[in-house]
Amino acid sequence: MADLIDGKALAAEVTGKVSQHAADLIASGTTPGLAVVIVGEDPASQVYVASKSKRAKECGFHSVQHTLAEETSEDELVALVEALNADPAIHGILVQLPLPGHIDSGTIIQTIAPEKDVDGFHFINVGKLGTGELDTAFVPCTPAGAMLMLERVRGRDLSGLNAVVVGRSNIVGKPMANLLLAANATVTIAHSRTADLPALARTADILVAAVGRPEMIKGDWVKPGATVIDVGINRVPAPERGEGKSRLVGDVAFDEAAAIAGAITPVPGGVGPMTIAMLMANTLVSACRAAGRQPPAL
Ligand SMILES: NC(=O)C1=CN([C@@H]2O[C@H](COP(=O)(O)OP(=O)(O)OC[C@H]3O[C@@H](n4cnc5c(N)ncnc54)[C@H](OP(=O)(O)O)[C@@H]3O)[C@@H](O)[C@H]2O)C=CC1
Ligand SMILES: Nc1nc(=O)c2c([nH]1)NC[C@@H]1CN(c3ccc(C(=O)N[C@@H](CCC(=O)O)C(=O)O)cc3)C=[N+]21
Repeated sequence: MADLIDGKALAAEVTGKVSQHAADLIASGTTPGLAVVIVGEDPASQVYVASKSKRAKECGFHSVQHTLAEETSEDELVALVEALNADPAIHGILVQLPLPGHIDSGTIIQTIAPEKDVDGFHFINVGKLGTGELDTAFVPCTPAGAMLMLERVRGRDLSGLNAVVVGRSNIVGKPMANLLLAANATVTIAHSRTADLPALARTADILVAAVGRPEMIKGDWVKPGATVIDVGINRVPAPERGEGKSRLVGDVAFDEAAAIAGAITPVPGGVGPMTIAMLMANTLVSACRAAGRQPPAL
């Protein structure tokens, strides 16, 4: 049976360190500030945004949330982001995705000042990650959190290990592949056009699932002893819990995979909580940079 990589516990460790460093920074006159912007009323997004704001307050941050109506125009959202860019009390700006269809998310992301882009989605930060300028970049929170989990099992240097990342989104798959490469893994990125995914997955010492398809990755796709990182968050019906109830599952068929893997992340309680912890860490780093202080190693 695989070891469980406890994202909730590791996230608590990270936010504990963030809170300590934040207290030092606050004592020296800079309070880290995070602004979270959400447009529209998607209930799942509301839940995530609320937990981001809550965690920021627990870390001692100045935390502001802007909840805008679904009908908000792209120009109005651009104007809000520009105001946050200019606000010295704000060190991190997160605009919750997806945005309503009439707003171009690319335009909004590129409007965020790169030095406040704690999601790491701006071209400048994507480019810095790609070229290894990690001292001044922001790394996207989900892959950064997944790497910390992996580090607990495999250490920092992944030399000689094969990593397969299933999914090539800009938010998860591609930055994850870049981080694995930076850690010396031999990386393959798989997607919906990949031939014989089960066979490819079986070559992976490190298997990362970021697909968005509930329990797609089966136990017999997993190499014995592999480390499995399940990024997927899928809400599926759970009639056994009562009428209209649902539960969260990952992109990996957990029970099957856990019987074969060496270590595995659960859903919930895996990568999800780490994402929020890394958002706090990125905001702290941003505030340290703004204050001309060396950001702590977390
Ligand atoms: N834990 C967390 O904090 C976070 C979790 N998530 C979760 O992670 C998952 C992925 O998110 P995200 O990257 O944004 O999703 P996207 O929908 O943007 O990307 C999904 C990727 O999976 C690939 N894919 C789809 N179907 C298949 C298939 N049958 N076989 C192989 N590859 C396939 C797609 O391939 P192609 O490019 O060819 O279409 C695409 O590259 C979701 O469950 C999401 O909820 C996301 C962000 C944060
Ligand atoms: N600009 C932007 N940045 C993001 O980082 C971003 C985003 N938009 N849009 C949506 C996705 C998704 N995401 C999650 C964060 C935490 C959990 C999380 O904490 N999940 C808990 C469960 C929460 C629950 O019960 O619903 C867990 O896995 O244990 C999940 C998903 C961040 N995202």
